[in-house]
Amino acid sequence: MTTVTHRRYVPYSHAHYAGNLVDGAYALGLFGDVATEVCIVLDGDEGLFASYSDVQFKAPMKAGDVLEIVATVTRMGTRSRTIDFECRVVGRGRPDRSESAAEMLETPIVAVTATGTVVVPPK
Ligand SMILES: C/C=C/C(=O)SCCNC(=O)CCNC(=O)[C@H](O)C(C)(C)COP(=O)(O)OP(=O)(O)OC[C@H]1O[C@@H](n2cnc3c(N)ncnc32)[C@H](O)[C@@H]1OP(=O)(O)O
Repeated sequence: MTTVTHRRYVPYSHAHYAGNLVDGAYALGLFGDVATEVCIVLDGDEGLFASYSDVQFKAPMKAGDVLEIVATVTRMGTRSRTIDFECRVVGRGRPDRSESAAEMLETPIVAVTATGTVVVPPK
């Protein structure tokens, strides 16, 4: 089973809503980037995202978060690859301590999950 993991800091300039929340589509952009690496690893091509069959927003993501984005290939078709995605918050700011205080979380917070399909060119 192929798994690719990215880590990303959420800049404060990417905050969109009250409480420094980012928009839900932010996670889809991150899933596209990790899916691109999956396609490069498996097929030597960046591939194209064809569809999402499920997207679940389970907890907010905020500016200052450190995110871990995991893509796991669950099915290999002829040209299609089905992928399960999970975006977890693994670090977060602690503005209650000081403006720049932050910590890595003992238990990651699962923020967004999805299932999607990418398509690669014929061999
Ligand atoms: C890695 C991330 C990249 C991005 O984010 S790129 C930006 C967003 N994506 C795009 O702009 C893509 C736009 N869409 C397209 O260009 C085309 O649309 C596709 C290339 C995705 C597919 O078109 P075609 O190559 O003509 O597809 P087919 O020959 O009919 O099928 C080939 C395989 O792809 C599966 N498939 C096609 N469409 C979908 C779909 N919408 N959802 C799930 N699977 C799909 C089929 O079943 C089959 O699979 P089987 O080769 O394994 O038998």
